[in-house]
Amino acid sequence: MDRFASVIEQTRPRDRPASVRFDLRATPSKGYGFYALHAIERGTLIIDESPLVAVPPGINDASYLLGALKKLTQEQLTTFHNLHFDDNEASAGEDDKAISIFALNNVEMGSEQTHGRAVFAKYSRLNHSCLPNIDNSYSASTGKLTAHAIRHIESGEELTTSYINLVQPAEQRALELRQWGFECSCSVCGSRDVAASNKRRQRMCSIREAFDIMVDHDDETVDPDAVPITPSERSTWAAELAKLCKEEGLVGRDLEHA
Ligand SMILES: C[S@@+](CC[C@H](N)C(=O)[O-])C[C@H]1O[C@@H](n2cnc3c(N)ncnc32)[C@H](O)[C@@H]1O
Repeated sequence: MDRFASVIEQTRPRDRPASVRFDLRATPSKGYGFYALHAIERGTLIIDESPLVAVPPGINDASYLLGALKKLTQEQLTTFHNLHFDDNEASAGEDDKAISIFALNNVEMGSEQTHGRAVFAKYSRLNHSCLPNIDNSYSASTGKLTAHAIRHIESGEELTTSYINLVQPAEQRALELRQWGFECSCSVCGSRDVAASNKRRQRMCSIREAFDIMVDHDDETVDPDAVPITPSERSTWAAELAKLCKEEGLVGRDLEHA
């Protein structure tokens, strides 16, 4: 079985939450990606899976990962080795390739990496977008990562998530994504309207930063650098932020950063 056919085999419908269908295809510029086979309503559960391999918080030692891989079944190991890897590592030894696969495909489990990082058979196939249609949530009690549609997804649309904080201007997003080893070719970064989007995100950042140094007029614990703000000023700025988020189409977790 070639690499592509074997990947398709691993993502057969029986492994997915009932009734949501998507398939893995080559994208024009991002390697493989998942595409919806029908329209998906906002809020729909799309992926529900346990990690293939997980590394607990604070462990940076490659030997932990290599030891964990030894405990996988042959089928799981094949799934892991079929994930995206850096072409420069193609001729590297087995261990270096495994480390590169983990580095390029790992996902934070819980915010602030409370539960470490893991690689997933399906979720790790999602490409990044600066206007994603999927967000995830990790449950420590079930040990599973779930991914839901955060807006309506059209049939044929690519399923995408975000790897970074999106409330940042394009240059800062590009800088962060470069650490993941790629130049973003998502619909926002590749669009003719990138300048308008950038202006909105810059303004969102400025408002967020301003909120960070502001305190209520009647706050007793006054920080000398803090700028006093009245409740009416606060709500004017919050309304502007909400309007900018709506114009940008940013929903879900990104609102936390706004
Ligand atoms: C976690 S993998 C995602 C799935 C991968 N495309 C595959 O073929 O399995 C991350 C890699 O996908 C590519 N990628 C993801 N999002 C991208 C984007 N917005 N623009 C360009 N490349 C992207 C980059 O090569 C990145 O290192």
